[in-house]
Amino acid sequence: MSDNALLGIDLGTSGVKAVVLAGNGGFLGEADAGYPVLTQQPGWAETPPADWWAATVLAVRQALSQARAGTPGLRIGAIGVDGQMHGLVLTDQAGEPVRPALLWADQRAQPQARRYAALPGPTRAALANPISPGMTGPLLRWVADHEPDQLTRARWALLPKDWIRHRLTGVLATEPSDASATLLWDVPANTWSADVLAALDLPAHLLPEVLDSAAAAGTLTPAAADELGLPHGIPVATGAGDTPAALLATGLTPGEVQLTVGSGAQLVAATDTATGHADPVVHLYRTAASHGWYQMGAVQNAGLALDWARRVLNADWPEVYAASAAGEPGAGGVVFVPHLTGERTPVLDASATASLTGLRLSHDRATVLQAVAEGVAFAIRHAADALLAALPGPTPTSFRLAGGGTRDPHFRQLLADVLGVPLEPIRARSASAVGAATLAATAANLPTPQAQLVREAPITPGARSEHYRTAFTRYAEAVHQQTSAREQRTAAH
Ligand SMILES: Nc1ncnc2c1ncn2[C@@H]1O[C@H](COP(=O)(O)OP(=O)(O)O)[C@@H](O)[C@H]1O
Ligand SMILES: O=C(CO)[C@@H](O)[C@H](O)COP(=O)(O)O
Repeated sequence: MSDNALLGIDLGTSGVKAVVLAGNGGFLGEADAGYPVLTQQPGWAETPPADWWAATVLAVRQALSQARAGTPGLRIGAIGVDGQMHGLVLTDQAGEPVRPALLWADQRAQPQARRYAALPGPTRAALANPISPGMTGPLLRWVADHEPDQLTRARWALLPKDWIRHRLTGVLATEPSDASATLLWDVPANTWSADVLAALDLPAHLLPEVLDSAAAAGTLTPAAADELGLPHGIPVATGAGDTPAALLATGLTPGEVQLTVGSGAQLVAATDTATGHADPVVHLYRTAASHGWYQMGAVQNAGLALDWARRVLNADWPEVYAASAAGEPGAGGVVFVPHLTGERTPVLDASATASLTGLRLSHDRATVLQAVAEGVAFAIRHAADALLAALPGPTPTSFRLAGGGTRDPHFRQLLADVLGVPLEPIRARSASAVGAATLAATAANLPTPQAQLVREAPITPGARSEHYRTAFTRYAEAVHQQTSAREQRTAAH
């Protein structure tokens, strides 16, 4: 018999992860279920929310059955949800999607993102973030420009995890950690930006009420309870974005850096202050705690690029990861720049594209796979350098490591070698799901689970590290050349 276990649901870009935690923080069940990111047209990235829900039901049922097998009489005391950030889920009055969800990796809203350049200085500074087309604001403007009928049908503009929580509770709401990442939010003032909504001519009534991340937003409806195999009436927390949920789980404090690798990768440092900046290189978002913010370098193409290579080269995951350690560092001079969905930190250009250069007749499939794995690690290093340059105080001497993209030992070692710092992996399928369970506990007035997030032995940079330095320089030069070529083409038009 277990009193008040907690269910955490993490809605990732490639799949949903469900975790059942005992009141003492022990893991009772963990499961995941995937769905595709659809690219109907070049630059588009969508998922029908119905796919998210179907996967949520599968993952939750599987995690519960695992937990029940080990803990007869299991009782879930509260539920929390977190999810991929940014993006846009447009729904009708009843919360039914009027079109597939547009995701953070979507590049179509570049003209709409450029409209942010015309914002008055103080309004732009209050956004405190780089402008990227996969954020909710530019995407909403794109729908207004290209699908006005859908906008007319829409009653709510939601974030991904807020749609899932609505399916659980019927409650339409959001919270600051996700709302701050929409480009519709005044970060220092901690509220929706009426100025941005007015300047972009966006309907403010589409935005939901903002609750605290750890507030009890509602309770599990009978319909959702039936589908999940749970009793109805269980309290459900408002939730958080996936990155802030992971920070909550690991308790990152100022001075520390955490690297999470999933479809994208995030390098994150906590901060106690939020200062508006009109032209920042790194992101600044609200945490899911009652105070605080975090700075973030965001890599669009991490697991997303590895998965792309896996599919087009018909490889399996062990083969992709083994390739990262197979040849001499530098993949025989082959350089893969993974900007398949444009790139955020430090390139900040959604029109950037991927490239594979330096190929010779002697190179084979394994060389290409190695170059892809290295290219992703170099993109993470590129973002890490930008984040570290923006941080006050001394450079951290190690990074924490989390995310489904860090489970392979070869790839972990490649990351440590390329980053040149020890990495401390957290042993959990999803730190974000643990963060969601932590919010659930607070929402239901249950003790915070001291989740047994075991830190594994640090992975230290090895003998190959020195060689990757040269290869990274070649990578950064390739990115620089591509950026210059794009700028010249733009200037010529
Ligand atoms: N079977 C597997 N073995 C090893 N790594 C995998 C496997 N499946 C997926 N991955 C890696 O994990 C990433 C997904 O991690 P995850 O944290 O679940 O991401 P997300 O939250 O974006 O859904 C994939 O992009 C890939 O890099
Ligand atoms: O892009 C960001 C943060 O800016 C991520 O939070 C995305 O939401 C993707 O998360 P994963 O699905 O890769 O975990």
